Amino acid sequence: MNRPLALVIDDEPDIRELLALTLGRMNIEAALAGDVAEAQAQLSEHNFDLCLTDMRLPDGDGLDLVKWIQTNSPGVPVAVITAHGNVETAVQALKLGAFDFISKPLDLANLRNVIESALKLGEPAPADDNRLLGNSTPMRELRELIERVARSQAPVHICGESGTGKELVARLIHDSGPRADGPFVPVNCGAIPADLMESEFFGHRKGAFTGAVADKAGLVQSANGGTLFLDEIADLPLSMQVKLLRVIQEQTVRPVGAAAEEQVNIRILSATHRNLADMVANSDFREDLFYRINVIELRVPPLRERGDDVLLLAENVMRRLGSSTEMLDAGARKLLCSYRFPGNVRELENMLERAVTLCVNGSISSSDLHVRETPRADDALPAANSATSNLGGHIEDVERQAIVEALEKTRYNKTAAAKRLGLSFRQLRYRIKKLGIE
Ligand SMILES: Nc1ncnc2c1ncn2[C@@H]1O[C@H](COP(=O)(O)OP(=O)(O)OP(=O)(O)O)[C@@H](O)[C@H]1O
Repeated sequence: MNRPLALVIDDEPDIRELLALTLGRMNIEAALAGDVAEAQAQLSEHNFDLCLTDMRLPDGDGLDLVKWIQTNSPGVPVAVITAHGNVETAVQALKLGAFDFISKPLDLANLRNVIESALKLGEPAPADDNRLLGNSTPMRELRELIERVARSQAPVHICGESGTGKELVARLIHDSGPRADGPFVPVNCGAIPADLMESEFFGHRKGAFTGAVADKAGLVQSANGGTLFLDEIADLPLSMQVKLLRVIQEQTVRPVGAAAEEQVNIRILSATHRNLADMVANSDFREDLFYRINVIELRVPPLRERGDDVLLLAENVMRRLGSSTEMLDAGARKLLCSYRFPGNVRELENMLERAVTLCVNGSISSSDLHVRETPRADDALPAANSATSNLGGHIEDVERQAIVEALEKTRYNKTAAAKRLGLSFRQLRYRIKKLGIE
């Protein structure tokens, strides 16, 4: 088998040497470049398995090179070498598609880990592309982002309404990245009773408390070498938030009743349907933890923003149920395309399951779908002429709709929504309360 080939870009000969030496010890061949132009020339000529680049180069910067690679050599994993403590640049590089970063001064053990992860990225991923269905622009963009963030080790926070597929996205990130062979451990933070939380997360030693009859590993330890997915992270009590922050920062855990800490190697993904930024503003969520888990944020769009994807998803659900979309008559299809789906894909699945089970003559009409709510807001605006009889009610409806829309467009960030509406934050808060908007 050929030796893997890496490209090292740094204008300092000493660092190039050191990197080449480290790679050589790992049986990886290294090509060297001193600036962006040379790097681009080499990338155009050879197929590299990995690329390590410094940030400051004589004829440009590493971020531009990361961007260039995403377009011109998209399969090549690239890691950037950043000045010590320059978190901002590192995060920018990750967002542009770098899979990881290494801080100066170079720590050789860390460097080796990064290189090993990069090489694993080249191995064929077991992920099945069809799992996150949808051809709409937001879904295509989401899939592209998943591919990019999967390569990195950075924490990703997945936000989006209930039932949009956040857990599915987390699984895809895990399956498409270098930890795919490691465990994926999903945890519903809202489902663990507060008094058991510490021992569930971190494990315990025999005799640590009544009922601890044997040593038990925690969820964090069972995710070692893989991914810990913290679903509904907003439900973590503040006391656990502090402890989790420590795990993320130090990559160590201490089981309840244990004297020593244990080292772990985990990637953290998290999700919630709530607005964490608002929770931070209200002191319900720790700001330091928020910044730690939210290095990269992925938004899973609600089903109503995915256009015709609803029919594609419906087809998939029907097939899974052993039926076909041909059962849906024209009225039912039309309703699926216009309905708001507050419960998103999960609601679609439940709705079709019920309709297939209960339908009598092999055909499903719109009334068999038992839609709970009015169609999408844009179709549901009350007609102006009907308003004359109840002007106050009409104005409230229009106001409510404008506020809900602004909130949705700003991902429920009240400050941004208020700005959009030309209201002060207080005015918006008052109106939300008055109109009973949840
Ligand atoms: N694009 C998609 N393609 C295929 N299935 C999807 C897609 N989006 C969501 N689903 C399905 O919808 C259901 C709900 O998804 P999931 O549980 O991941 O949602 P969630 O956002 O994590 O929900 P909650 O916030 O309630 O935990 C699952 O059965 C999932 O497989």
